[in-house]
Amino acid sequence: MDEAGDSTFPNWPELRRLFTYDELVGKVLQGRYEVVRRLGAGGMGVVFLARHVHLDKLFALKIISARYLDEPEIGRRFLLEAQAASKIDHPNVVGITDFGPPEAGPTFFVMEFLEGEDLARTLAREGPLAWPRALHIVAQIARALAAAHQRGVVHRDIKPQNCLRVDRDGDPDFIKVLDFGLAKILSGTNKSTWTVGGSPGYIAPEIYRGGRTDHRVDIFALGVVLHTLLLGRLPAQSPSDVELPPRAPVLHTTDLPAPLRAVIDRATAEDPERRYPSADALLAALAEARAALESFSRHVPQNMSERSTRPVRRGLFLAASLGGALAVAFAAASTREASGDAAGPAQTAPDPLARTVVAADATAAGPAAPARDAGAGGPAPAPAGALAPDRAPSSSAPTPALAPGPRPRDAQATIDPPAGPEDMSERTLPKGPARNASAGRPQKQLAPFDPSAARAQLERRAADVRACKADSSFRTMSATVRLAGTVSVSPRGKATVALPAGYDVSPCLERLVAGTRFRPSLDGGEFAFTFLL
Ligand SMILES: Nc1ncnc2c1ncn2[C@@H]1O[C@H](COP(=O)(O)OP(=O)(O)OP(=O)(O)O)[C@@H](O)[C@H]1O
Repeated sequence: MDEAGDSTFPNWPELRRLFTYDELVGKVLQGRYEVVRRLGAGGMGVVFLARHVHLDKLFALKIISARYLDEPEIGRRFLLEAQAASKIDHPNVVGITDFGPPEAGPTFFVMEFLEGEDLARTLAREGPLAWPRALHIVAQIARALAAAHQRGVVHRDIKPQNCLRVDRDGDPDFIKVLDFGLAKILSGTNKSTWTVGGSPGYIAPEIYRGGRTDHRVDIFALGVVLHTLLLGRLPAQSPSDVELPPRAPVLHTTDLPAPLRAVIDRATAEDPERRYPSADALLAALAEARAALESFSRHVPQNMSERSTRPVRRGLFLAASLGGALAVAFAAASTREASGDAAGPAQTAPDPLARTVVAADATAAGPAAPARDAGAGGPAPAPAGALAPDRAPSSSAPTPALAPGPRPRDAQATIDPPAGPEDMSERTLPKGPARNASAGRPQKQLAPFDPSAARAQLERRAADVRACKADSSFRTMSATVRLAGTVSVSPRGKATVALPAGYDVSPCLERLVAGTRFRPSLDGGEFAFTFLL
């Protein structure tokens, strides 16, 4: 048969021409799967509804995105990940039943067809979920992760969009987790904006750092999901703004009862060692939090967004939160005996409860970050001392730090005023008291170190920072990356910068700072600086 005319399977060249796979509708793939309609598309592929012509049963087909047709290695990894995921075999994990080998056309895999709604859509439609519902959903995802991790499969892209809600056995919130392992496929290639793999906001800090990662990246992401379900927004980063090193997303959790806050804080700890060591441990913590909250359910609003609309209940809410923390602490030491009866009215025992809250909070990650409010859609404003590239870092992120700071007070300098701060070389600088004395000229008093002038000087080198990004592993990341450092300037104006370890852009930034001549000052000093990459 003429290949081009084969109606049962469009061959490779034909698919290249098609580019969007819409022409597949009505065709039969591999003699078995009749493509019914397109269900949607994501970063890795396009999902179609298909009918198995022999079984007369519906399936979902995920076909590798046409943009990877020329990348056999990506196709191979796509298939390998799907094969690994097919072995998880858990009710909360989408079942993968078949594969389309690349030699017979574009790579695809076949999943059970799920009629439902992903959690992102549910959140968009309904807003934040009541805590019993959120815990029920997150517990199922934790079970799915526990099963996957046992088989050595790490999801790496846990987020609401990858969790489908289906109606199963009378439960309208039965969860099926999709896309195990697929995020890994593009990491290390130049094929994705997010070469680190994963989705902004849900990516664990160690993934950004480029170090070793393990199943605890999923624990982190699930903690973020719990936060998002309860409060309807991401705890920290937004898609257009990435902060390095990421700070523990503790900001909005202050709105939550202590048992929930403790779970989120520990799951999203910056240091993986401080997170729950396994999905099973997270599952146990979720059960304990539920038990604690149920003990105080008369006082704890079901939906966290109710809190702000019911100010008169705030006292009770806080008291219940404290009581919940107490119950969590007890649960760790004893068995499931923390009941509403045993716990009693929380607001009558302030001191022990307050101590317990400290203990519960001690499980949280690192020091509390200063208040930021980067909601799911809105980047945080640039901090003072942020060095922005020439272009705006994102459409909506204001970068006031780009405005030049105050000029140094030249009148107080002991040296002849240089042409400009960057032009000052070692030759033009005074070498020390002896040299100054031999100059025989009247010496002016050096001014104290002026951090805002030094910062402004560094801010003028935004283009150099952009060049550093272009030469680093962040080069394909369209989001603005904020890398926080501390610049130390000697009295003679020589500077060094301390940056968090592990970023390949750091040596370039260090050279940039070392190559900037700051104004000499009486004492030298240091200032915090955020490079906007
Ligand atoms: N097994 C399935 N049954 C029914 N619908 C599915 C199934 N798998 C995926 N879908 C739907 O197909 C669409 C595309 O899914 P896909 O996983 O490719 O994209 P995504 O998760 O939104 O993006 P990304 O892969 O970039 O994270 C989504 O609407 C998803 O809900």
